[in-house]
Amino acid sequence: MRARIFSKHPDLFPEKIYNMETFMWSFGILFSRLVRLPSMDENVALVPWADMLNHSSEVETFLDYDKSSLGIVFTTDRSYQPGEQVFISYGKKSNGELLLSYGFVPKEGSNPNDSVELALSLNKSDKCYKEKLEALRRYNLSESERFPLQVKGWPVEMMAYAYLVVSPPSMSQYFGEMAAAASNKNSSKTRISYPEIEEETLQFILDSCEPSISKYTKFIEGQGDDLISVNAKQANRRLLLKQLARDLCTSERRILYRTQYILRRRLRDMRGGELRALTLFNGLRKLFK
Ligand SMILES: C[S@@+](CC[C@H](N)C(=O)[O-])C[C@H]1O[C@@H](n2cnc3c(N)ncnc32)[C@H](O)[C@@H]1O
Repeated sequence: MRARIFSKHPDLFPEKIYNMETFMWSFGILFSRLVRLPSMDENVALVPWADMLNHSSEVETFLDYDKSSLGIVFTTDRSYQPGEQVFISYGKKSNGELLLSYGFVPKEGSNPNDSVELALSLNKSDKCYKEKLEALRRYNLSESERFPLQVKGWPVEMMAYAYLVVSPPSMSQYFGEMAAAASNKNSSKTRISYPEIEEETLQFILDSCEPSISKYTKFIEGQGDDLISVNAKQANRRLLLKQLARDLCTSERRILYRTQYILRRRLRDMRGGELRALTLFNGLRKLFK
């Protein structure tokens, strides 16, 4: 654009105004302020008073053009007292998405839509590696996939993928069914379940959280003042960016910790159940000896 238009017409586009810095500023302003109006074919608009509203993940709000009053109407799910801050929802977005689009990270634990991706991979030394990979490829999946975790749980697709990773050769007849469920392309969309490998599957997901947790911890704890800043403005900006990165990592690690907590509890219940059944069985055996 600069070579094709701006530099050819310096009188219309003086470099002092049309430069990279001002472009980035305008881009940021536009994308952090524009709103989508459903009743105007989802067209986007700048709405001067509405762009003063900050985001909260706890409110459900609607902003739209109202044909009868020929104006923009803002509807909230609660009443407000004079002087109280009114919030809008920028959408059900994760903290990472909010940081990328709007430049902030919500307070820790305040965003129920926050999510983090967990990578699961086939084990290269698995006897059935080739068969499993073939099954995955049939559904456009590969030997390593990422799934979104939230504090409230994980997707059924991730459980299906994990079943496939841990399943023994004796379960090869189910590989296709597992891959289909992992890709969410199984027509019935039913939750698949294999009780015989449930425990191993949960343990596999639990172990897969570890490398991500250590990476986050290393990043959060290892952030010293290593960068030399040219001036105070630059130093402040770096500090702000570092703090945002730290906040994001802390919120994503929190979801991984929560996932591990749920998994550990389930495993403990399962193992406790198995132990009770074994004790009962041994007791009965002694009784009938
Ligand atoms: C549409 S504007 C909202 C009004 C803005 N606070 C202002 O004073 O002009 C969007 C920007 O507000 C800030 N913002 C909105 N919600 C926020 C929140 N919950 N926490 C921190 N900053 C927020 C972010 O900088 C975002 O890019």
